Amino acid sequence: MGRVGVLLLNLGGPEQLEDVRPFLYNLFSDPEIIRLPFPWLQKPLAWLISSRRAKTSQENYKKIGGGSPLRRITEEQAIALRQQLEANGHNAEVYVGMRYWHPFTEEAIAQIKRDNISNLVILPLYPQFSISTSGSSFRQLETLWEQDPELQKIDYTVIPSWYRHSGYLQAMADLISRELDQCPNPDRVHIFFSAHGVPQSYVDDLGDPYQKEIEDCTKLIMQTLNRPNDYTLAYQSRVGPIEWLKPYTDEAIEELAHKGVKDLMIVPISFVSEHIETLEEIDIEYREVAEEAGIENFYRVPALNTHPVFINDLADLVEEALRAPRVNFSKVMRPQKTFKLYPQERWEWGLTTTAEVWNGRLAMIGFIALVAELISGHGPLHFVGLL
Ligand SMILES: C=CC1=C(C)c2cc3[nH]c(cc4nc(cc5[nH]c(cc1n2)c(C)c5CCC(=O)O)C(CCC(=O)O)=C4C)c(C)c3C=C
Ligand SMILES: [Fe+2]
Ligand SMILES: [Fe+2]
Repeated sequence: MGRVGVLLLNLGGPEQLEDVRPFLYNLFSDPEIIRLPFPWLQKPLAWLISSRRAKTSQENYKKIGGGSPLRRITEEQAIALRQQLEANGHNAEVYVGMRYWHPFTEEAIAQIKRDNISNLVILPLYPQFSISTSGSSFRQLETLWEQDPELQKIDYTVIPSWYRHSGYLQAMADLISRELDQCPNPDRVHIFFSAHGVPQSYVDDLGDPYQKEIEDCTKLIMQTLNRPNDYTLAYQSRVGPIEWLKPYTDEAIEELAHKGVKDLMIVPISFVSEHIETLEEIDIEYREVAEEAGIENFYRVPALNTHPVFINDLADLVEEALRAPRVNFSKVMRPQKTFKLYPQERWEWGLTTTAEVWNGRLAMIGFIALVAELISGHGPLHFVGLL
């Protein structure tokens, strides 16, 4: 085997407040995050949404110190993984490729080429697969591969999801156990798994396996934990007016409080590092919701970060992937069915009612974008030099 590399994929996060708007623009420019029938609409809409959301989002990042810790933690995980692989007798370089902020996936790929890596393991830092996360990164990599004959020489393999792996489950159970052992009445604590949500239509119309994998994952963690506590699974961080996976975390917390639960322990489940949605959304917003609803003791299990059992497990995953038959991009899941724009509407071609509604909406969006660009002096038309 030639030079081995591991590419860790993650979402990325703004490192300072000025990064928030361009970060959001990158995120909403991704067709796996907002699915539209016309590609030309993606960038103007991304610009509009990111401009509107930037201020609120910046306020949230201010509350956690002015930026996301995601880059620092992911780079620490990469170093720890390289050391663990070395301790196991494997000399491998570990790279970080973020989808929406630095270090971008393209930067990691350029370095992989410079380092003459010949065997590459592609490992998303999302334990469960979603079209909107690992799927989006795989799609981007597939495009890079198609365009670059040099990349096509690399013998690569992809790990689509890995939440069933025993080391991950043990590390999660260990973190929960440690937290429970510090509570005065551990058995009375209600364990509350909070996963990042996705729009319901991703599961119903695109066949995203995310919800099933999350449900499976919580059951496996509870089995590994082997404690008598009651538990709940709910979904956080919804964006926009459409329906997302239910139950929603805030509503589920209130419901439990109304049923008399007094001790609640939140376990973030779809992400392996601390980030805005653990540090701000759970620690600040949901704590407030819980306390107002009557929860007396609110606990939160930390994210895995560089937990040694977890890092050891990542090393196992890499070693197994190198021994196993290769998994290429065409074998990993992609949207199966035609997509719905809104839960009530199915797209049809021709002069249908849906088309007329959309013509109106698109004209309105285009008009608003143009006015906003003329007022602000920034936008896609300035970007391409038309204004
Ligand atoms: C498994 C985790 C995640 C899924 C699934 C996911 C889907 C998803 N997210 C958005 C919109 C936003 N996500 C934002 C930040 C963000 N998302 C995740 C993880 C998942 N997203 C993380 C780890 C982060 C935070 C990174 C950090 O800075 O620490 C944001 C920006 C923050 C904000 O303004 O709230 C948005 C917006 C959609 C629409 C989506 C599925 C379609
Ligand atoms: Fe997100
Ligand atoms: Fe969020």
